[in-house]
Amino acid sequence: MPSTDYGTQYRMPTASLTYNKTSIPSIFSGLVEDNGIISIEAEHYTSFMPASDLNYTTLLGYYRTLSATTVSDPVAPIPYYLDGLNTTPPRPRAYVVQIDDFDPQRRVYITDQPAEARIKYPLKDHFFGIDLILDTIRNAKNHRHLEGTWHRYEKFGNTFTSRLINCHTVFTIDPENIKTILATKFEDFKLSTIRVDAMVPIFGHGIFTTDGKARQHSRALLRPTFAKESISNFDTAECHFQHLLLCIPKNGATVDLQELFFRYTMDTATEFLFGHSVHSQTRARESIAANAEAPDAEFVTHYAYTQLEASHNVRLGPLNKFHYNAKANLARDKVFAYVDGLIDALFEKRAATLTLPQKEEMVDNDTGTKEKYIFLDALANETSDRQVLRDQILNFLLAGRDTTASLLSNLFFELARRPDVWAKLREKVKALEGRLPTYTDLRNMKYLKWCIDESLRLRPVVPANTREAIRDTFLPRGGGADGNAPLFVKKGTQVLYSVYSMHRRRDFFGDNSEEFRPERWEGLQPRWEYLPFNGGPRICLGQQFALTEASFVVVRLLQEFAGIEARDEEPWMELYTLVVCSKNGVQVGLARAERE
Ligand code: HEM
Repeated sequence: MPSTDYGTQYRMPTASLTYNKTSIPSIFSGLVEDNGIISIEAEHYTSFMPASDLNYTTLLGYYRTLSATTVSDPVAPIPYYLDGLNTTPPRPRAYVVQIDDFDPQRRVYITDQPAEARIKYPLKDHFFGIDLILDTIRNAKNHRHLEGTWHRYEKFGNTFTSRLINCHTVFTIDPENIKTILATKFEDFKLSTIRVDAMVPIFGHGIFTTDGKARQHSRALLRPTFAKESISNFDTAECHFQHLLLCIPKNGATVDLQELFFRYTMDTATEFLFGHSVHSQTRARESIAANAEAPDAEFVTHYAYTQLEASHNVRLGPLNKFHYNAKANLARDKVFAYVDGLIDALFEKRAATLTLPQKEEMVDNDTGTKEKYIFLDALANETSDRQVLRDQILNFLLAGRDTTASLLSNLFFELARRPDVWAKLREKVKALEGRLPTYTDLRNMKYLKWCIDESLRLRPVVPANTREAIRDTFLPRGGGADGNAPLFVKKGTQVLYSVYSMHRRRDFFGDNSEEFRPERWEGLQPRWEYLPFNGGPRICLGQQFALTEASFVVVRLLQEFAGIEARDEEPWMELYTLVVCSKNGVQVGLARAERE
């Protein structure tokens, strides 16, 4: 078959189309002109999709280039719905599609391949999908939600559909589909209503709960935070790392590194956000929960509880409406009060001094002297709206704290079981000759980067995500007889994508995709099939920040400890809240290094 022939089911290019009720053309195409423009005129431009489980018949038109990447600005499909027999005939239409990298050898098609999913999850309860929900709950209870999801994809393919309570849902681990919702057709999707309803009461209207202009505004406010200067100073990181070291037994006794990492990132994040750390590490070490600074300790406890509640609410989905938790509301109010107190203090200080934010002198390891960055100060230069400040602070804490801690935990779970990888990493770190790493050092450590990439592949910290269609639209794959035709996505449909499962696809990562093998990254340059930080306009803003912070901690631990040993025989099991880490923590023994 010549390379330009895309298979028999898409043959039959014809110049124009006529529509009549008895012979609905199955495939038609327009003339492709030399300049790469395809014009399609159709008296009725529509194509036909048989009655589906959406319970109505849809007439719609859409384009399809079989290379799928060549259309620059897809013409949005304009659906018509048949309402019983009373149908308003569609108006005549003309399409013009500009092909970017036009190749006269390549045929472009307009197709009406049935846009139903190739595979539907075989629900017993077709109305609410209760059996799928029960299966999900069972897996979650056994801490095997992610594994269960992966096995479902193995069984039903990379894209399938189902119902979840009242929502028509598409499940996908096809990178083309994920790219479509996150980038190519970003405007056709929003955050899922379920997530927003679950999170707004706790996190307000910040970057994780808004779309459109509000989100763009948040992003613009937050972006300056990630300038290289603010992420390349490790004074704060080292100061808190010293506290972490104090929590590790000198005699090699067992310690849960996961717990230490969560405290560490709480301390660094609060210092970064407020210019004032909550010192959770010191508190834990000295058991000083009830002292004069108790509000800090309280904040940590209440904050943890609100996070847990948010994840619980997301899991409940549409049932969240019927859920009420007074304790969570109280915790939320305490968290608000704590952050509001810091905001008030900042404004009082500003009013008293009538100066711009106070800066402390710090030394950048790479570039020399500069000012200490305090997020709240910087943000207060942009807005004095207290509600906005609080919402942004809470969203930022959510983004930055548990994510990096979970990455470190998941990585150390593996390192503790792989003395060969630990030894190799230590060899690389020896080049520093015992001095603290700089930003440039960290960026140049290729093997360390592979280890982090591999950890994020095998156990992505944000393992799944959802978007909701805000208009009738299409995904490029999952429909038709072979699952390669476009898939119609009705307005209101939830699209769930499992990064965890996609990262295990053997066609992308090999037969050993379930193993931790940093060496696989030699020469590997995945695109949308590797997505720990999301992609498109909502790509993680803190990616470099997180990778730098995590690298710093790994290098410092490698410098301080010659050996690491797992003290827990159990395999990794998930603890899945808003992020995912290890249910049993990371129980290890660490052997001190001789000064090198
Ligand atoms: C290993 C660490 C991290 C991982 C795996 C991670 C992953 C992600 C993912 C998957 C998203 C997309 C969420 C969605 O669209 O639903 C996201 C968004 C975001 N992340 Fe991260 N993140 C990490 C660390 C951080 C850190 C440390 C910060 C800040 C200090 C941060 C700030 C953000 C922000 C602000 C967004 C929202 C972007 C937007 O919606 O426009 N992240 N992150």
